[in-house]
Amino acid sequence: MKRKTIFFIIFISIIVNTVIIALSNSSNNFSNIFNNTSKYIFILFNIILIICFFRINNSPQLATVNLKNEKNEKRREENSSPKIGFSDVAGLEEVKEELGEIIDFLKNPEKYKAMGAKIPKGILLYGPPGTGKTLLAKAIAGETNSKFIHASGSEFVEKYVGVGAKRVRTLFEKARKESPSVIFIDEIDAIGAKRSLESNNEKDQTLNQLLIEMDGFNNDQTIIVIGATNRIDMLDEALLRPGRFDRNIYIGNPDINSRKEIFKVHLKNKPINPNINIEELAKKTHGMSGAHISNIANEAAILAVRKNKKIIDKEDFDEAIEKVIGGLERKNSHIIDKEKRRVSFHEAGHALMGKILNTDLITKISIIPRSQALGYVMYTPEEERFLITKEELFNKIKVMLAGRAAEEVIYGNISTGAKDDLKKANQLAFQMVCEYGMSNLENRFFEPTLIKTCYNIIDEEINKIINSCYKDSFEIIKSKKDILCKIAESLYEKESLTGEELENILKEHENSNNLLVKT
Ligand SMILES: Nc1ncnc2c1ncn2[C@@H]1O[C@H](COP(=O)(O)OP(=O)(O)OP(=O)(O)O)[C@@H](O)[C@H]1O
Ligand SMILES: [Zn+2]
Repeated sequence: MKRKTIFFIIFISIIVNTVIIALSNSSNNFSNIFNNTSKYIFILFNIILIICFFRINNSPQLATVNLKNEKNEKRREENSSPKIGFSDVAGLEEVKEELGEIIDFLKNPEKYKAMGAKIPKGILLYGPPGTGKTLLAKAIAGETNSKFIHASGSEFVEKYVGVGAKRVRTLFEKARKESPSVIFIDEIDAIGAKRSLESNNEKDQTLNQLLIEMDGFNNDQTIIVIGATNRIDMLDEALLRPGRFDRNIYIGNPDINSRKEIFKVHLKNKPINPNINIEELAKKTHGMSGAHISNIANEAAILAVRKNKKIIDKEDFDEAIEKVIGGLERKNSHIIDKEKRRVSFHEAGHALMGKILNTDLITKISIIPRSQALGYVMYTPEEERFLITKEELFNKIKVMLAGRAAEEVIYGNISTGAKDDLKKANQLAFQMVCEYGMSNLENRFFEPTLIKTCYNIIDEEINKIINSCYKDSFEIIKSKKDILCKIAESLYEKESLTGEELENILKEHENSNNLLVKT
């Protein structure tokens, strides 16, 4: 029964009870005539009342209220000084160093006040999701025994003018009361986005209030505001002015060493097989964020439990990595056989070209659909690279386009399966033209404003790069059609090949060719 209905019945019961009591008290006649009947009605409605009270106590809506309380409880816990320190944040050494002064200020504010030194008020952490921005903010509060006050930008986005601004005021009041404190505003772009010409009263008021609050607090208050965003380019410049968020720190995806450290943090309390090589895990998770790694560690543990094991093995990690890379397997998806064949050729094309041009090391090729992709090739770069040559970038684009080239070589037509490859290849070509000076325009760098005005010549250069790479890719694949077919056949049968299996197919093919030459 709905909560509203229960309340309605209670309401009616109380009214009937009251009327009966009132009537039986006020008129003797009434009490004489209806005495007996009213007694029963009185009892009946009281029973209904009791049942309703009982129902309401067990109603799911009430459980929601309890849940809400639980959430508030959690929030309250979060809003106290967290038990997280810098040792829980793996890697990010330079960032930690950069934050040293802020930590010192929060720990010894008097020292700075005595010198009349201006203290940074706001730090903006920006970069891709899951890289530890929230974790870092918590660690700052933890290291300095400050209150951690967490808010999300979206909480301030409201329909009614003034509500968001009021929430900002309340947030800062709380921080002042509980100082020393760290205010953390996640998704700050939700309130701090560039103001457009079209005025949005509510949004403008909220952002203005945030600016006022940040300008308002001074050295007497030991408060640091940390904002986090994935989109620094969206923020209103007013927010980045001195005295507001004037320290911007980029938090990128971790490099191989940091990934190793992050794995160590997340495997600390997990029983893992001693033969597991963390360095290898780090190698296999190239390009992933800390959140992905924490996810992998957890997923591997869950898989081990599911198999009733006492320790987590390498195979659990491998499975977890694959899961995280491609999203969950679409278990019940049946791609029709014709498509499966085409995907086999497409992925074989990528793998073969990767081998021929010797780009990144291939660890796996698969045609088992995962999230949006119908197949994939997994690579491991042999070492962390910071510099890539022009030739290597060209080769990367050729490998990206080789899936489509293989389809064209085999079927004489192309499909929609290369959408993601095209996107990546075009993005890389764009960078080569506009950022790396690797096109016919030579050593040029294009600022965003210049990109708009020079759009046509840039576009022409991107076109040239993509077209010449595709042509090369197509010719190479065409000349190696027989081995492409061998890889695709094997892939079609087994649905996935390891790097080693691919290597064996290539070697076998080479040997049989040599034999043919000899005979
Ligand atoms: N450097 C790191 N060391 C240890 N764990 C990390 C690190 N980076 C991320 N993690 C793990 O990933 C989880 C998510 O990270 P966090 O929420 O801090 O990311 P974020 O950058 O704030 O992401 P978003 O932008 O999506 O809010 C953390 O709780 C932690 O488990
Ligand atoms: Zn592809």
